[in-house]
Amino acid sequence: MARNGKSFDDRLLEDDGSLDLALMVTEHPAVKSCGQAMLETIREVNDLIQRCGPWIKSGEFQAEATIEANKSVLKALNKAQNGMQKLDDIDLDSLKPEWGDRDSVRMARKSVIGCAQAMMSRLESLKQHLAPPAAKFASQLGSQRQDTTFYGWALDGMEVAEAAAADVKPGEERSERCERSRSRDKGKGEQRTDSENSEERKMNRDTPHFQWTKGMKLGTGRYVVKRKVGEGSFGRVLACLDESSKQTVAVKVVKGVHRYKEHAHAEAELLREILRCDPGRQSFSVKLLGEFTHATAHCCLVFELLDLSLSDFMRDTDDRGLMLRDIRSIALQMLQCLHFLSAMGLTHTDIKCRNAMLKDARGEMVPHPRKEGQETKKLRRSDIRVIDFGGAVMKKERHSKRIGTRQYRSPEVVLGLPWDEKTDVWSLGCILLTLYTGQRPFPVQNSLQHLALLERVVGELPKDMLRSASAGGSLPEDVSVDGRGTMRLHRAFGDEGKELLKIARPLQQRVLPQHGSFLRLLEALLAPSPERRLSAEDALKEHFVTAQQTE
Ligand SMILES: Nc1ncnc2c1ncn2[C@@H]1O[C@H](COP(=O)(O)OP(=O)(O)OP(=O)(O)O)[C@@H](O)[C@H]1O
Repeated sequence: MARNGKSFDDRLLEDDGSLDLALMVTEHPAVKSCGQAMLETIREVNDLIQRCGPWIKSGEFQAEATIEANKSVLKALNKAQNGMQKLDDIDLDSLKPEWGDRDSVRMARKSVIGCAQAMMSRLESLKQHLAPPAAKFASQLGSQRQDTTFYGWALDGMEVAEAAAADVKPGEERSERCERSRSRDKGKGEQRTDSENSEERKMNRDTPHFQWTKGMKLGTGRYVVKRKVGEGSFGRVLACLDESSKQTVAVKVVKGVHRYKEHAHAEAELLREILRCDPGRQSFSVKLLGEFTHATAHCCLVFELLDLSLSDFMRDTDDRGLMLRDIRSIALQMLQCLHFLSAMGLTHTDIKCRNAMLKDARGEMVPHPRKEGQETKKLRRSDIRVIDFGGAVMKKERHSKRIGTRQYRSPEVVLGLPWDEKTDVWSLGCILLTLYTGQRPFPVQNSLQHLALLERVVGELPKDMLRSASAGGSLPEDVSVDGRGTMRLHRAFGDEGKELLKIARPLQQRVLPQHGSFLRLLEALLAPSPERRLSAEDALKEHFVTAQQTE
């Protein structure tokens, strides 16, 4: 029995041979890799039990060691949870013959799951004992040594190790779609899962898109393909003539990946729910017209046809930025959308220029009001629709996994802290600043660069956020926070990243003095602390949104 009354089992975990057996009877890649990972984790967990057992029994904890051990526990839990999820995702109906027969795969999977469960129950027990003192020590250390600012470390005081591979390719935008499948979300861990299923994710990403030809018929022949209008990681979007309504619609043909189909069903379900709550079309969300399965078993979603995404529109106008009156109209619609979603308890989680589409992108070229000698397109109409609800999350389903597309992620998400609908508000701030300057404010390739750039552009990150992330073990890899609440970087950015920081200007210097009300809106949307960030509802009352702007 531990001093705090909660029992602690200090027996070491034993490898009863079931993992070895699992590794022998199947060649299934997910079972193999999880089995191997479990073997390694058993050693780590035993080491933790031996190290922490005496502290727990005596009730005597040493600050730094307890904080570190707590982080290791969270990391191991994360690893075990990822493994469980990977095993959970195995589709026993589509196995390659070389992986072994269905029964062997099923048996092997069962063995690995059994080990993972035993391990997780020990880790949970360790967590129960270590987390409270770790949190207490973290806050004590924090309050003893206050007041050191973060500025400076990013460029000067780095403990430089050669830059490791960036999280994404330069300039690439990527959204990590989290599980929406309700049953699977149950019992998910409290930690970020950045490395979750990376092999599988890569495999899914590499799965080819649906092959189409002009004139081919989809579904039972109702939809005739005219052209491709876009594609993302999950599907390809085709403009099709609907023979029944004689309208041209957009059909998103989802890749033939089991998990993506589930996301698509969840997206459709959610859009129907939004439509039910939104007879007056105040949500500015794309209208779902139908859902069907094509003969090739591809899942298809039918939407109203839209024109161009804001990112495509920007690209077509050479990234010069939009007229302020168009930005105002887009801000108003997007805020109304976010307010609507928030009232439904929904967070979109992937608000970005690619996911906001103009219904009609026609307009006329006019002299650019902010860039001498250049032109920009003044929109005839600036009606917007928000698309891609595949990653949207209801309040009760919020999870701690990474959400959204890197460049639009809020500070709380980058730090792995709990988030809510204000994370969408942050992303909208990024969109509006992009529309104004023509440049994305955070063109970062990894979380290190992101944290550094955040402080450059919007100011210091609140120390309490940094400390919570540190105590909870959710800081991005290679970042630490010392007792004074100062962030430390343990990996270099590379030349590109350093250049990015050097040229980054604070928000206030990016907006012209005559556009003060726009700056105030941006400052309110891009407040680093979600508590200080305005809600969409309150942002709708901001002067920039309510006033009639001219430029
Ligand atoms: N209703 C629509 N009308 C016209 N084009 C559309 C429509 N919906 C989507 N598109 C185009 O297809 C692209 C991909 O669509 P969508 O974002 O829904 O796919 P995805 O695979 O979920 O993308 P992501 O990788 O961003 O999650 C959009 O960026 C847009 O250019």
